[in-house]
Amino acid sequence: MLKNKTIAFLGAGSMAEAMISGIVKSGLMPASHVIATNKSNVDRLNDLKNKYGIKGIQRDQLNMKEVDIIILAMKPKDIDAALDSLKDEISPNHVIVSVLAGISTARMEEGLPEGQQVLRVMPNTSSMLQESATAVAGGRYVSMDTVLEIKHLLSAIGEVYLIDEKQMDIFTGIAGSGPAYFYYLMEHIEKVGQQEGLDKETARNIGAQTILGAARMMLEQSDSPTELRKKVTSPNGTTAAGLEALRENGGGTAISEAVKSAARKSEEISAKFEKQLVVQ
Ligand SMILES: NC(=O)C1=CN([C@@H]2O[C@H](COP(=O)(O)OP(=O)(O)OC[C@H]3O[C@@H](n4cnc5c(N)ncnc54)[C@H](O)[C@@H]3O)[C@@H](O)[C@H]2O)C=CC1
Ligand SMILES: O=C(O)[C@@H]1CCC=N1
Repeated sequence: MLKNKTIAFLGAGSMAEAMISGIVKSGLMPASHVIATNKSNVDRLNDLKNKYGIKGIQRDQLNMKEVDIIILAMKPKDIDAALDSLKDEISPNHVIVSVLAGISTARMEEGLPEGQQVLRVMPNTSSMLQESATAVAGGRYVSMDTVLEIKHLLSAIGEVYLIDEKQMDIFTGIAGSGPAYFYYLMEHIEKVGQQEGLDKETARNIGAQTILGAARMMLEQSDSPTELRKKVTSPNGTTAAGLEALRENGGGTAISEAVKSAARKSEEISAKFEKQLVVQ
């Protein structure tokens, strides 16, 4: 019964805003049950209040008794300060959901009261339009009812995948960071389109529509990407020439390396924070 619950975001940056937008659009819970907090930027909170009709308050004014679900949405470097401030304020009923890249549920559980229900999720900024691909992994103490409740909440921002936490790094490399790869691709398409005589808006729109069409073909048909690619490629035609240039210029390798590098970075963040734990 999410309608009766209140969620508070600790952190009011890009990811929090994208999730707030999706949740409010979905109508899954009243906007007045969504609270955004940050440490001091009141203008940012007012902006979110005006845009989405939610509440916006500074972190130190948040009354945990009015909150059911706490979404951690600060940068990984700020996790310890956030957990320190939380641990004396929360009760066993609070559910803690983190969107932080590379911070494990074990790492969070260490900083919170014993037995606290913790989940680690990985959304992306397409949450803004309810088109995120979001991963969910539960911590040691989380109940199946809570996992399902959070999965339901996240369905407000797009498709949700329950995964093993070990898969979170590669999920982050593909889906958390992924929108940026497509925007980078679009930056190039827009630029070359303009260089070759299109106006910027037309180049932008045809590039985006082409990505959208290809994405829908992948989601709504059973053909593999290889089969779909072959259907576009006439022997000796324009696509064959384009693909040949992609191969010659390392297009496939570049895509694989982008995903692997992002996943590795997620692993590195985890390792860095686990190490701090051992040292303490
Ligand atoms: N931006 C993205 O596409 C995605 C980001 N993430 C994760 O989301 C988290 C936030 O990322 P962004 O929104 O891009 O960062 P951001 O820098 O835009 O926002 C971070 C916010 O946290 C606030 N903050 C820091 N400590 C706080 C505390 N103790 N209590 C309340 N607020 C606090 C800051 O004032 C700021 O408003 C990161 O950990 C990142 O790994 C996950 C998936 C995608
Ligand atoms: O760049 C980052 O670290 C965050 C996590 C996934 C997307 N943005």
